[in-house]
Amino acid sequence: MNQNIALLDHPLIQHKLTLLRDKQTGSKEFREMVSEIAMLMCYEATRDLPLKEVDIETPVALAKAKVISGKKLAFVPILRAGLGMVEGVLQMVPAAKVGHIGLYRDPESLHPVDYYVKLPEDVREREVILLDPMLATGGSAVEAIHVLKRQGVQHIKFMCIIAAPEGMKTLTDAHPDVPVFCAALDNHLNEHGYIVPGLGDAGDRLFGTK
Ligand SMILES: O=P(O)(O)OC[C@H]1O[C@H](OP(=O)(O)OP(=O)(O)O)[C@H](O)[C@@H]1O
Ligand SMILES: O=c1cc[nH]c(=O)[nH]1
Ligand SMILES: [Mg+2]
Repeated sequence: MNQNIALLDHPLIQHKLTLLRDKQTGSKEFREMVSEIAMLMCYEATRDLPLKEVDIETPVALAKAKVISGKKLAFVPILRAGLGMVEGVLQMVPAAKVGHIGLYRDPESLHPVDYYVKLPEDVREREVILLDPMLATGGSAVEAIHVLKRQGVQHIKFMCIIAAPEGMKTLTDAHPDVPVFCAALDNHLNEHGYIVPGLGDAGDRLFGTK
């Protein structure tokens, strides 16, 4: 597999993903699982954050200890479904800022349509982790990364829960500098652009809109 792609198939993630995929799982549990998976994935996606040494005093002795240094983080969910991942990642990095990119996929052309962008003012000085549970054709992720790059963001990671091989190729061809973290690489896209086996429409299942 491309060295820029990390498949995060930890047993806890796989177990929760099975619950997500199950069509019997209702919105409440679906939301909880998306959030918990995002939290576990965030642990891996932030593994390379730089550390620096500081001097502290424990109740017992002076000590040298490590804190995160360097670039600060921003999480940017792609609306709507990416919103489901925000709570989980913020549990890992509560000080991160959160931007939003609104895109929906036109059901006929499957092309992404932009409708909202609001990013932290200092976003170009931050590392951005872009969040969307589904990478299908790749159109939405490719477009969202263009939006971030046009704002001057230089360090971007993309985190999704399920990817289709077609979308993974499109994304890594268009943005080879962006590391991708996913929990599962599924089989293919069907004629409607849905991931097979996938989990259906992530936004609708999160928000109960269908
Ligand atoms: O890789 P792609 O082919 O672009 O498809 C993936 C996109 O489709 C879904 O969003 P959708 O358009 O359903 O919008 P929603 O999140 O508002 O439901 C999903 O959350 C991704 O953003
Ligand atoms: O399978 C898919 C494809 C795109 N968007 C979804 O929510 N699910
Ligand atoms: Mg949707």
